[in-house]
Amino acid sequence: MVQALILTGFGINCEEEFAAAYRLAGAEATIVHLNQVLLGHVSIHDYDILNFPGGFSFGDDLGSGVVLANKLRYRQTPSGRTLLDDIKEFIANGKFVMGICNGFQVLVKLGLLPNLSGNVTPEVTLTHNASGRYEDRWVRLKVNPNAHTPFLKGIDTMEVPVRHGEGRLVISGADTLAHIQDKALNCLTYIGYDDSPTDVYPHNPNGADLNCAGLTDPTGQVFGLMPHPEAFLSLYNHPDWARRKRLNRGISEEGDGLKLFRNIVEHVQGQRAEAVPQEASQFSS
Ligand SMILES: NC(=O)CC[C@H](N)C(=O)O
Repeated sequence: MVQALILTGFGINCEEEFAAAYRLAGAEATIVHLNQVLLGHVSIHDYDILNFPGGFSFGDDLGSGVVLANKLRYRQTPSGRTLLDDIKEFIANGKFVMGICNGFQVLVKLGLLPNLSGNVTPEVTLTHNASGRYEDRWVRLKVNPNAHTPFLKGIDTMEVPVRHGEGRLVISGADTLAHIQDKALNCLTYIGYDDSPTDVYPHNPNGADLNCAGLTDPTGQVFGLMPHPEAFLSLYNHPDWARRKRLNRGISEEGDGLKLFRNIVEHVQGQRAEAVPQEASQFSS
């Protein structure tokens, strides 16, 4: 079975929803306190997908995600390495990392997203919403058709909730902006009712540059987004479900967010299926 490791602790609070998403998508999801990993009791290398959920890690002190990112970068594990060293190796081994909301903030503050340079240094930031307040609302997203990540395969648009105070992506520097666009790392965009990208509030709930709701790294293995796909797994999560069902009796009972988890689980299953014949042929030769 595909193994998803979901980190929790220190104010993270969306780990159960994250796990539910993976379970519905057919993976085995294990929720582990970050300390278990930092103390060397759990190894990320035993898993296929490493996940950073939403929440308020360290109370958003110093800026959302900053303290957790620093813990990953600087705190030594018993092996004498940092967890970031392990995460880099994990990615180099072809595995996947996903961050939602506070988890996305962690990946950005750490420099794993967008990671244009490959040096894992922060290149963009996520900061206070342009509205100056916490935003808790449903938004519509469009997938960048040139985005190169298995997480978003076959998805065009989706509707998902946001709930954040610091979701505004700021990209300073024309070069960084151009590189992100050239490589289509701005994989998710807030859209209006007409399906076109918009900076108009509240369709764009935070004033993000490029109207960007999510990023990938150049490998497509690291993916993060501000909205919460794990909060729309069933039609009944949507505030308008009753009307939708009345108007369309045949409507799918799956929420838009589930596809994203199915995508990555199926991708890992596909990789395994490809790897097996090779291994088998090694043994036979
Ligand atoms: N839902 C979340 O993960 C919130 C992230 C962060 N605490 C913020 O308010 O921006």
